Amino acid sequence: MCNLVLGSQSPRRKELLELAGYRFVVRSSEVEEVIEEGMTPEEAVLHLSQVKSESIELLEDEVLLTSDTVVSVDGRILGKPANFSDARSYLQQLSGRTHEVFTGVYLRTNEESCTFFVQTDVTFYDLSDNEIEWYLSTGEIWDKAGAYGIQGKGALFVEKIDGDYYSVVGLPISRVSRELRTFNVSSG
Ligand SMILES: Cc1cn([C@H]2C[C@H](O)[C@@H](COP(=O)(O)OP(=O)(O)OP(=O)(O)O)O2)c(=O)[nH]c1=O
Repeated sequence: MCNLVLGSQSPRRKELLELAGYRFVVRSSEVEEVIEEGMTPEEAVLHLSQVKSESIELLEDEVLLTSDTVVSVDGRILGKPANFSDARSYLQQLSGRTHEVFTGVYLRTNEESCTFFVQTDVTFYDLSDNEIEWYLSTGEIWDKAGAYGIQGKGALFVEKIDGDYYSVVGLPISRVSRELRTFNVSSG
């Protein structure tokens, strides 16, 4: 049996692991999340998950889980908005369209690693300017890829979703649990 370490500051990732019954400790470090020019969203989430992983030290019997989520529309990658103007632009780009949410996961011990990503397609209704301005005032836009939270008032924009809801929230928990078994980690 290995001890699980969550390398994340995201309250959602912690909650999802707890809901699934895992016992774990949180150990995270600040890394600068840089997406290089020309990277696909898949490459970006795998790369950032690995960068986060490599910034954290592990003991012999530990398994580290790190993850990254981005939104992609028309091949453009939307990360977290830096300001209201970014957030407004992101929501305008998502309005009335289908976008993809990619979550990458990196699992490793000091000896071995495993990485994968999960794609979920989310379709938004048309958003009016008033709706967008209202959403900007809710405070939900910060710290979320694409400037919305499907688990909050952002749910009101979603016409349909194809894929894993939990992956959109930040962690594809069912796939994660299957991969964790290969590292001898199971939920309680
Ligand atoms: C699209 C979407 C994203 N998100 C969140 C999930 C991620 O936490 C966040 C994207 O930022 P990330 O960089 O993936 O994660 P983080 O900075 O929150 O945490 P850490 O790097 O320490 O693990 O956006 C939602 O909560 N709801 C949503 O609907």
